[in-house]
Amino acid sequence: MAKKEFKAESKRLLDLMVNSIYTNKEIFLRELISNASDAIDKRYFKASQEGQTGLSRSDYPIRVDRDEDARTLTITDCGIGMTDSEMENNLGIIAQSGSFDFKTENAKEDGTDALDIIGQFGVGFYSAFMVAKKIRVVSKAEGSDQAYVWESEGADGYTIEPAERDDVGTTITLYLRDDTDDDQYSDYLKEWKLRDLIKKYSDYIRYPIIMNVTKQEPLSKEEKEAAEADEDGKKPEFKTVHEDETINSMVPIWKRSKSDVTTEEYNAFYKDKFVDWEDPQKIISTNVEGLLSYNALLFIPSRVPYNFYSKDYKRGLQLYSSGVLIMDKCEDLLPDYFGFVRGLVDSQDISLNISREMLQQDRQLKAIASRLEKKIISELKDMMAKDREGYEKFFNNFGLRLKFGIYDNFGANKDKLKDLVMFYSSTEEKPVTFQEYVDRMKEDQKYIYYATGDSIDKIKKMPQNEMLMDKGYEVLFCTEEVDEFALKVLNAYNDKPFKSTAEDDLGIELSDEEKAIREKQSKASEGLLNSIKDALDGKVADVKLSTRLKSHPVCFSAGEGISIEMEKVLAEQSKAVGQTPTDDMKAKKVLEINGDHPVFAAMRRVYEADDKATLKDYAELLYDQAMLIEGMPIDDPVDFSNRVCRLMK
Ligand SMILES: Nc1ncnc2c1ncn2[C@@H]1O[C@H](COP(=O)(O)OP(=O)(O)OP(=O)(O)O)[C@@H](O)[C@H]1O
Repeated sequence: MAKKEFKAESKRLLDLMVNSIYTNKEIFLRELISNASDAIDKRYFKASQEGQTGLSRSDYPIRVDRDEDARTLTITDCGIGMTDSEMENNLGIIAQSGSFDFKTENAKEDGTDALDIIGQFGVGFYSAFMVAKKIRVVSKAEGSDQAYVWESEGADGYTIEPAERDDVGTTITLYLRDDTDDDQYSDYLKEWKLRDLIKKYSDYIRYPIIMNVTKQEPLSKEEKEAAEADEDGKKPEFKTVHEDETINSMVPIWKRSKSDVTTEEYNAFYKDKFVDWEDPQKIISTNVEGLLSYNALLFIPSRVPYNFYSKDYKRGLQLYSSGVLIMDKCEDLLPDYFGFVRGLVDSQDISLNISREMLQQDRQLKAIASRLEKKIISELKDMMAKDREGYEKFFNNFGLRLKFGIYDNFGANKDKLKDLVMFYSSTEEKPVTFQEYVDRMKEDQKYIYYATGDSIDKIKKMPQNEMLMDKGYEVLFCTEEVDEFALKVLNAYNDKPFKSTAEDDLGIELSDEEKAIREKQSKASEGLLNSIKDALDGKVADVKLSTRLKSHPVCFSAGEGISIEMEKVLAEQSKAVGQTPTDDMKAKKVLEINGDHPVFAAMRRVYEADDKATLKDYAELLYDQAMLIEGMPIDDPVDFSNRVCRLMK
């Protein structure tokens, strides 16, 4: 049976091309300028192959001209041009890419590309129909004497006829559509708009993109004398001039050799491109060659973007392919916890989809992202080692994000991040790393101790930490909500488990003498402690004599699992979603009482006098004090006040 070829309904296909592929009409200019750049590339490539040297890229400009009255926009290049049959093939057959063919035909012997052509799908040209009701292409191919004109109003087809044109190259004229309520096509005739679009998408096209622009220039002395004065007798200071200007930067800063670019240039680029008024804290420039080649230029801002910790903040790097902007914020290039990094990646090796708005497969992207992540980590470690002050500043800005990174995804990334986080140390009185803590640990110390609280000052005053600090143990202060959750996910650092100073068992061996005293005290107080527990009627899991309190009468500790600080955070989170915390979201509170405190002696007297009512008052008061020390609301403030009054009488 004879095989038949597929046919396409060309009108419908063109309609699909124009209306369904792109989400953004403005990209038509990017496509036409990229085509012009490809055409010049081909001519430049041929010329250099034929041994014509001494040519410079600046000899091959691309012009963008606008005529507001005629509503036309014209893009002119001095590229390789098209013959009538090339016009037929390339502009008459959808998805036929002369550029792709040229690239394939001229590939190097090893199959790699000899030239960096942008076009590959054979559809970009038609995007111009999104804004134009008619397109006219006049072109003269290199080596041909005859020029041709291709004209089309879209779906109805096209014509090709001989035309006049002196030089080799192509001129594309767009007759813009009429404005509608939704689309102001006239904007594409405005100088500011065209300048914006060229800067945004085509800034790094290698050839000068020239536009005739309007400028205000100061008048010379002679011109001022000759000028007419206005009604108030004032002479003008400026005159309007029209002149050609190269709009694009051409050579991207990241393609220049690092040694040729000054820090000031990088800083200026960062501030301009990523809209910041401060220089970045760190610049990371990397150029990778090999199976997957790319350039990346990354910046760590000096301050936290105003919306960084809100949902509105969009992370991501700009993604360029062959100098053309593909995506403004490519999220996949950065993990969440490095979302503060700004910058861009330029790679020829990523597979684009037909609209050039997305990537076809993310294998290459994933590979780039993983290498960038490693690079960022090593640069941060380097900063920590060589510029501690700088690192502390960085950590103050973005450390919270890193701690979230440890906690997120059930700790999937904790090992990458654990050496980048710091906590304030009780002994050093500044932020320290886990490694530094472990290096300083006492010989018999089994745990890395941490204390939680709202602020450093508050933690310093917390009764729970008294004994540890007194004995010279280093304690890490956790002042952010996420801190303890991150430590719980980490569980241990270098085999040293983390332990909260609020846990009832601190794992510190008491001396024999201390043990004997405690045991004696406990025995003697058993009845009293039980009565206090009964008086509290199930509010605490246990009441015991404390081994950690020195000057304070009372505090809470908790068994393993949910700590009191975590209970607070979970309660807040439940409240935010209108739920009441369940029992498993609460800490098992232990009321610890200082057996050496006069308050305990007072309780003993009441207990021995069998004054149950006063003992209950005292027990409830101690409980409420412990709640207040933790920064938690007391159950019944009126009851509390009445008890204090009874005591004062
Ligand atoms: N200014 C130009 N000068 C010379 N040839 C051109 C020009 N513009 C387009 N062409 C030819 O027309 C072909 C089709 O262009 P089109 O923009 O539709 O696709 P493409 O650039 O090949 O691929 P892509 O869809 O990836 O942009 C090009 O491959 C090229 O051969």
